[in-house]
Amino acid sequence: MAPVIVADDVYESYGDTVALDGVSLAVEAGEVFALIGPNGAGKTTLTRCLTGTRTPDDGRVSLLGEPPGESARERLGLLPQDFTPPERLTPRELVAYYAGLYDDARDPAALLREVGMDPAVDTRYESLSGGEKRRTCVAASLANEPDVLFVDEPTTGIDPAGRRALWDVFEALADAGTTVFLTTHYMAEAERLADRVGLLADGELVATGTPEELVAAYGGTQYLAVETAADPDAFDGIGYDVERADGEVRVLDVAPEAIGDVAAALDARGVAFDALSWSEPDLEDVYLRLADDPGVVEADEEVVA
Ligand SMILES: Nc1ncnc2c1ncn2[C@@H]1O[C@H](COP(=O)(O)OP(=O)(O)OP(=O)(O)O)[C@@H](O)[C@H]1O
Repeated sequence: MAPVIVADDVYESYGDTVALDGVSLAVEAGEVFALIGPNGAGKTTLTRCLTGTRTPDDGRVSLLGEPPGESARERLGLLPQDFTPPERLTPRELVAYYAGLYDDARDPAALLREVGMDPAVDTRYESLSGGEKRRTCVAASLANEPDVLFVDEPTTGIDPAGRRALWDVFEALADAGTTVFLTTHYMAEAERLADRVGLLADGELVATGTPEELVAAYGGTQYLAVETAADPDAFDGIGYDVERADGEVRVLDVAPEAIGDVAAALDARGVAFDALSWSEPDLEDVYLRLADDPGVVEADEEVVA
């Protein structure tokens, strides 16, 4: 089957500002694709190009096999980053309004329940908290039960419990076969929801892969952090490389079951420490490494496909 979302060597600028510098990606039907990257990397611009809100300067985009803008609107859901609905309507009225635009629509009350808006469905939008506003907007974007859903930072401003409730909503959609294109600054969100993650930096897609592939390729090693005033030289001979970072000494590549041995080795050397904590790399480490120095990928000549 042809990919549902395609960008092929896409370039887009705002005046002298190059926002997208040759981006190519393809998202398959039923896939959840998360786009991550620093502020200003071009995520919203790419979402706009893929949904037909902007026409790229160069390159090809397609959505459901057609140029964006020509695809059946019944099949698309879109939650832009800066979506601001009429302020004087209540969530119940707003979602009912969007549902009313389609022949086949979800029950607004059920949608509002799913996103956790039960108590505030009759409060005017202008009086809702930031998180409640965002949840209402998520519900509105789902009114037509879309086949393809674009959500640009859907959980920004939502408290941790509410964020998890929305993750459940997106997960259920994905399980039901909805293709989801998500941009987010929350690495836990990308790690939990995405089949594949793309990291955009300075308008270029630096790396793409499953969260596991990216962590394995760019996340670095697991390590034991030792809170100590001792010099890294004091760790000589323990059988592991060490480095000092963020006020701690990190013993690299320590497996969890070897923590006791390392602690005993430190004791034997008279290295005093206040605490030990073990860490394994995650998507945040990948983000911090690649966003800070996208050249790492080129240098390694290793882009996860
Ligand atoms: N309407 C606009 N006019 C001029 N420049 C713009 C406009 N929109 C975006 N830009 C610029 O294009 C670049 C990419 O912006 P974009 O909003 O796509 O990034 P982003 O990755 O979505 O950022 P954020 O994470 O902050 O939402 C930035 O340098 C931004 O300043």
